[in-house]
Amino acid sequence: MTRDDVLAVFRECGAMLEGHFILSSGLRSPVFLQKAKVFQYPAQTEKLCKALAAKIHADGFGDVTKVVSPAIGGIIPGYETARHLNLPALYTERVDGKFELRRGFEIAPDDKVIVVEDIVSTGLSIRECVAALRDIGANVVAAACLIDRSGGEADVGVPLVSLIEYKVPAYPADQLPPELAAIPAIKPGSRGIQGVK
Ligand SMILES: O=P(O)(O)OC[C@H]1O[C@H](OP(=O)(O)OP(=O)(O)O)[C@H](O)[C@@H]1O
Ligand SMILES: O=C(O)c1cc(=O)[nH]c(=O)[nH]1
Ligand SMILES: [Mg+2]
Repeated sequence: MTRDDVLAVFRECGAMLEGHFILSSGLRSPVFLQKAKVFQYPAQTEKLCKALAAKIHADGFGDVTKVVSPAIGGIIPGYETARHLNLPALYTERVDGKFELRRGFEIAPDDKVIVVEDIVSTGLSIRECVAALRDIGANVVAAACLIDRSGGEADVGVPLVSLIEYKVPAYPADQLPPELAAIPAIKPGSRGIQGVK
């Protein structure tokens, strides 16, 4: 898939949002890629993740043995990419804000893990996921995402395979351009929202 093909899928699914968004990192942006609107369509998700799996092979990580994704956004693309790599798909989820591998998922010392994420902005979520996996002894060799909106600038601590790069502006909350400050901010993602008690 070309860069234009990938962006066209996001546009056609209504996933390219404009407004004032609070990102997972706390940064603010006039653009939000609402991947969930793409992932509601299995055929579109398959196309993107099949292409990502091919890129993971092409970039030299075809010998990975497990896919792990940071919940919630990473779960569907992680599963679908794993399907095309013929690998198990696991995920980490936040417990009191910190990623943990739960649900009986196991990673062996000889497993080579790739973290598959939906969108990268600052790379913070991948770094947190990698740290949680390394804490339990996992060998994380790479990460992958559908869209890297840092345009290749984010450092996730391991090599990053992105299906495409798409640079989008993001600002600290106290440095907003006036046109953004004029719009009420919304936070679409799951980091920091209250869970079930
Ligand atoms: O590179 P970063 O700066 O970490 O930003 C990208 C992260 O933000 C989103 O997750 P979010 O925490 O908003 O929740 P979600 O997974 O439920 O969408 C997205 O799924 C990535 O995990
Ligand atoms: O940085 C984020 O939180 C983020 C940006 C984006 O465009 N899409 C998304 O799901 N998360
Ligand atoms: Mg996420």
